[in-house]
Amino acid sequence: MSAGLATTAAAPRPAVGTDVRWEDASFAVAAPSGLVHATGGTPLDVPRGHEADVVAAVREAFRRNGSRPGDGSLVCGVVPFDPDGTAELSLVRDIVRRPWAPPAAGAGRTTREVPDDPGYRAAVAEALLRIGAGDLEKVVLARTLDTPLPVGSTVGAYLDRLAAANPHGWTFAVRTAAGLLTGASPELVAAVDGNGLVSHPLAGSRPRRAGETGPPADLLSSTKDHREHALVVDHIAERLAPLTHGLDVPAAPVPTATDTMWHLGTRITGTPRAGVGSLDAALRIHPTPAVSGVPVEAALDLVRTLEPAPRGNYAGLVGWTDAAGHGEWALVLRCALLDTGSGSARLWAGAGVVAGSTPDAEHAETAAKFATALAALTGDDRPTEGPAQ
Ligand SMILES: C=C(O[C@@H]1C=C(C(=O)O)C=C[C@H]1O)C(=O)O
Repeated sequence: MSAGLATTAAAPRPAVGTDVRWEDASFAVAAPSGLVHATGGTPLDVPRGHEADVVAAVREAFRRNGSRPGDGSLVCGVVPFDPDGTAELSLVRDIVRRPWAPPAAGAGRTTREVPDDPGYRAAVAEALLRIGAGDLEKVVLARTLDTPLPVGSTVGAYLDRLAAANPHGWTFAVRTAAGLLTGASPELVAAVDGNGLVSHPLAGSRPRRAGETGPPADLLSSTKDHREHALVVDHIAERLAPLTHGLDVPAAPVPTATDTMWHLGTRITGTPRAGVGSLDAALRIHPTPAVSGVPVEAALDLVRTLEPAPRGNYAGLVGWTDAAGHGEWALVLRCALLDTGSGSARLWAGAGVVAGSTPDAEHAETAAKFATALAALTGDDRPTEGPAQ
């Protein structure tokens, strides 16, 4: 038997509630809008790439199943970062949906992981040269951190801690080909319900210091971060305009907090045109410049060149849609891919590089972003690295 969260003898606590457990889910998202917990499901045969084909595959799955809006069936899963990749989506019928409130956070033990990654700083420096040469305006560069799973805890307890520390986000656990993909995303790419469409991009960030209740003044006054943010909002507004009526794009961002970060955020709303569902909108935007860059194609090329390995589902989409198109798709961020066989977790974190960025600040930003999953894995109440002292 290997060490790790899923293999300990500790009795699993009820995780997302007394009726369902994280451990039993093929897909689960706990968010302010409620809990979606599914077991089992039929994988969709989704063609690689091409947003229209993905949407068609989802429609076909609903059609074959005889699904009707309101009958409770959902398609859920993940869409990878790379537009040429293959989405892992399933039609699920065994679903629990209900309101959800985060469990109380528990105390735990402390461990520390500090990656020494001069290579990341070098990649940021290379990206700055490319930006300076006029090849592109922004690129988001990510790095990974492998850490052993702590012994003596359970997947359910970890996800409870993650959800408790991130009550305003989307805490997810999805069984994928590569392992159990978990995380607490702060970023909504697209949601559609009876009230309309919402997209809430985040870009321009600072680590959040322990106990800090208001955003740092240097984020609010940073022209670099506001420019970085505007690049994302402009792109999303342009992509959503043909899909919506009356798109409302606030002129200025509002600071948004996670457990470890401050972000500039803009809540974009509109009324979807007939036939436009949450997945149509999310795929039209994906991969947003919040996780790729501007122009998107140039940024994707640079990401493929400068990052050592493909991102897989990191910076992809996680979410669900019903047959009417109502659903929510968040970015796969602040995530950990659990390999309970080897007893290890892989974490990803990235940061947007624009003119004026520095390798040190971007490295510190990624360290702070790792802290969301690390703190929940190790049971720390507060992250042990990242936010400046
Ligand atoms: C890329 C990540 O986060 C994204 C990048 C941000 C930024 O560069 O300011 C902010 C939020 C996310 O859109 C990540 O968490 O790994």
